[in-house]
Amino acid sequence: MVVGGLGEVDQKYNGKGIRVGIVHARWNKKIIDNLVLGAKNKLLEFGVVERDIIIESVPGAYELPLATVGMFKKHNVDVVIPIGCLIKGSTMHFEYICDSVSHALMDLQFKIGKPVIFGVLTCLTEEQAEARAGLIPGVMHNHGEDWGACAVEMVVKFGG
Ligand SMILES: O=c1[nH]c(NC[C@H](O)[C@H](O)[C@H](O)CO)c([N+](=O)[O-])c(=O)[nH]1
Repeated sequence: MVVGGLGEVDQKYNGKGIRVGIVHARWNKKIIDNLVLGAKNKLLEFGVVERDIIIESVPGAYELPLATVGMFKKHNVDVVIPIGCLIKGSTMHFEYICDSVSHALMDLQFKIGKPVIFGVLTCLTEEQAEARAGLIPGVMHNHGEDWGACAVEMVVKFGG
């Protein structure tokens, strides 16, 4: 039994032959790096081979939707995991980026017909983000692992 995040992955799906794109923002590097590592390690655990995991970075979460399109076009992947970390500041900037990026990533799936995993943390504090990146021992877990498992399951079950 492989336990994912809130939901449980009821089995370890076979990721052999699946090509996965990970595109990550560069804001909040410590958190992002651990999320990416968690996703990558879970993909490898599920049998995705290293050469089929393509990783690119962009300046920030706002760039993730367009970069996701680029990953599908340029790297011929079966699924993309956009990874970002938005932390609430003193202005409305956070809300606007969270709202626009989440809607854009959701809509992309229907336009492209392939899975786009929602790997963007939208946190009110840095501590919330650290906990969800598995950086606080004993508090929550690395959500990147959930996203890796989700990516394989979605391609196995619904991939073209
Ligand atoms: O990835 C992030 N980008 C952020 N801003 C940059 C934005 O994503 C774009 O890169 C920038 O606006 C240029 O388009 C963030 N904040 O502003 O707080 C943030 O917390 N996380």
